[in-house]
Amino acid sequence: MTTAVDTLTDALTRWLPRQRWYAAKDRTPDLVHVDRVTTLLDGDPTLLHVLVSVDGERYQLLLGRRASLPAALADAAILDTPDGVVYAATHDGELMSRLLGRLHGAVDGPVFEPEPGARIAFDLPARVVGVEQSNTSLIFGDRYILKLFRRVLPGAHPDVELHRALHSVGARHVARMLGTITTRVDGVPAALGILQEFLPDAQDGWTLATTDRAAFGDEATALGRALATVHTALACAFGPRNIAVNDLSDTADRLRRWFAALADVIPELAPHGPALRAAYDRLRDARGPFTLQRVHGDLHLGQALRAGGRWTLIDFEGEPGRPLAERNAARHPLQDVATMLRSFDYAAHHGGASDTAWAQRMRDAFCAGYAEVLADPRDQPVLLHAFELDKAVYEVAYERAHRPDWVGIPLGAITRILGTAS
Ligand SMILES: Nc1ncnc2c1ncn2[C@@H]1O[C@H](COP(=O)(O)OP(=O)(O)O)[C@@H](O)[C@H]1O
Ligand SMILES: O=P(O)(O)O[C@H]1O[C@H](CO)[C@@H](O[C@H]2O[C@H](CO)[C@@H](O)[C@H](O)[C@H]2O)[C@H](O)[C@H]1O
Repeated sequence: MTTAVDTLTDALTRWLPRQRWYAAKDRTPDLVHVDRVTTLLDGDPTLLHVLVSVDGERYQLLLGRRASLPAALADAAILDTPDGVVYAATHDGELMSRLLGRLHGAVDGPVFEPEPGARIAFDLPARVVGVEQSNTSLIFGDRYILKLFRRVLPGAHPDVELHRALHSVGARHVARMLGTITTRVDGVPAALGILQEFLPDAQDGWTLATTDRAAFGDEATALGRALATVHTALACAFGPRNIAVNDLSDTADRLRRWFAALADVIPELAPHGPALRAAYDRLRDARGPFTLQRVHGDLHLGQALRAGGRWTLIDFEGEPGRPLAERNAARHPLQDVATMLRSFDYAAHHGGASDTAWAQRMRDAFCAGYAEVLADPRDQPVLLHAFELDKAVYEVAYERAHRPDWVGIPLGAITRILGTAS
């Protein structure tokens, strides 16, 4: 492909802010540097794997080029360079169906490796998942789903590490892991993607809860049971790395630090400082023993799929807005419970509604399901309040960056939770 790296760099500077997965999309990047281009297919069509640094953060891209563009290519997918049109190849089904079979052999390039015992069929028809989220996912022949991590971070990737560990203990309520795409950056291994079994006809919890709130009660109980089952499996899989503590003062300190960092840049948070710090201090005073362990880390209704009469939890990546070391750390498991409770609040306020009674019923139903397997989360109100507040603080930052119209949901929750916590 003849596109020179500097014309690609200019085009990317204009194109990146238009991509949903680009974290700082509210502004044009200052410094874009193309770090590595691996040619996966040469000629017509051409398929390139590109590592690019944007203001110091590394991302991966798949770029395509052909004599005639694929039909119905979204405007946002097109990168107009002076050397011709290049496009986000994830929107080109034919190119993507050839992707997995091309990921081998390039020195330092991306490599696909099946998990032990997994037999992968290549060249299946491919399509991109409609909704772009933090990452980009591709479905192959309704059999596999490949998530391409947009941010490339050296070191152990929680989605890969946790799915592999859960698989090793035969965990239920998770999708089978089939393979990974990895590479080396700066001499360190980095995960680029995870291939898993695709659950056809799955409906995610957010869609189910917001389409028919009335019918969701039993589902919430089953979801609570599923989470407690996954927590049990994670505790078992990472047993030697679980941490017994007598108090949660380190956790309280971490929540305080996180709030302080965000309150410096988000003026709406500052007035809540004293009450939030008091809630985190109550967490510090709670007496254990407690066990910290690996957890999901970003559980919400969109991360739970209902398929084949059961819940499957997906996306064990942790919150994309937090550093990898934090996301890989042992946590109190009620953190996952609290983030799901936040999700019921979101669903209750979705589309201008304000059904807080429904959110309360779902909280009770979910906690009751969890309590069928592990201790009842409602017996730890101080922990739940602190973790819900921490998540709501994160959500304020998330919504400001991605969906400013939604920022009222977490801000309203902070006020409400603080009003009931004292
Ligand atoms: N195993 C699966 N089977 C069916 N659909 C899935 C599966 N895993 C993910 N999905 C779908 O793909 C979407 C994106 O997956 P997710 O892991 O949440 O990616 P992201 O990190 O981009 O949010 C999900 O919302 C879900 O609809
Ligand atoms: O799914 P991701 O891993 O990309 O998670 C991020 O995006 C989520 C939104 O898609 C965000 O979740 C927030 O909004 C949800 C409704 O869309 C709601 O159910 C969640 O409770 C709320 O936190 C998540 O925080 C963010 O990390």
